[in-house]
Amino acid sequence: MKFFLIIYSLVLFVLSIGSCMGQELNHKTIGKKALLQNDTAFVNIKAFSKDFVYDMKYATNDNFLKEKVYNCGECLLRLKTVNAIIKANTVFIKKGYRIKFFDCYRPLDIQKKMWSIVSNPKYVADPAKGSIHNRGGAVDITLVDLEGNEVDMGTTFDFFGEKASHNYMMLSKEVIENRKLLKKIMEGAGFVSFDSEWWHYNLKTALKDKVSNTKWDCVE
Ligand SMILES: C[C@@H](N)C(=O)N[C@H](C)C(=O)O
Ligand SMILES: [Zn+2]
Repeated sequence: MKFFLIIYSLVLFVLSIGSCMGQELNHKTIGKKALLQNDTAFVNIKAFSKDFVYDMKYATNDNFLKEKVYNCGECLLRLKTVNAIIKANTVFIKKGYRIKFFDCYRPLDIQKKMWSIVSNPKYVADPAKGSIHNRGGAVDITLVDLEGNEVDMGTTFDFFGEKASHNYMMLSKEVIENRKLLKKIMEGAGFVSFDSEWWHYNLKTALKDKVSNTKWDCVE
């Protein structure tokens, strides 16, 4: 009897792995099951943590494209990116903040659309090379306090100008400290900052991952 139970469990385990395979970015199947796969699987971060805040700008008209280019505001990332950002958020929570997402994984077609509007690699990655967003390894984020108020980072998200740069210092002490805090904790969790945009962070190990153009399913 014990022998049959072990065989039955093994069969169930193998089937559950199979059901995750080949269904990248399917909202109904990705989630904790993806833990069975390697850490480059695309997953929906909501299946792993409830401690983030979302303002997915490209799922609204409130962005530099002046167009809603995502069907819904899901935040998909590779599992290793999710693990790293959860690590960073845990540190922020202890300090009285939480991460708010503006963008996560971005299909290559959307990158091309962005590049056709802003063809400047300081602000939009060239789709010929592919952005780390297209690889599921980049996040556009800010910090909010425990009441959900955004901390002052000196510019709005996607402000394409010198003032958004980490090197720009003609800002209040508070703004400089806020940017520094974001950078320090993100770097400690395995991300690298991007000089011209205070909100953009790349997972260090993401450059070797493949660019994707897959769109995700939206839940009604
Ligand atoms: C468009 C902006 N939010 C952004 O993510 N820019 C970087 C450089 C990118 O496109 O990878
Ligand atoms: Zn970005």
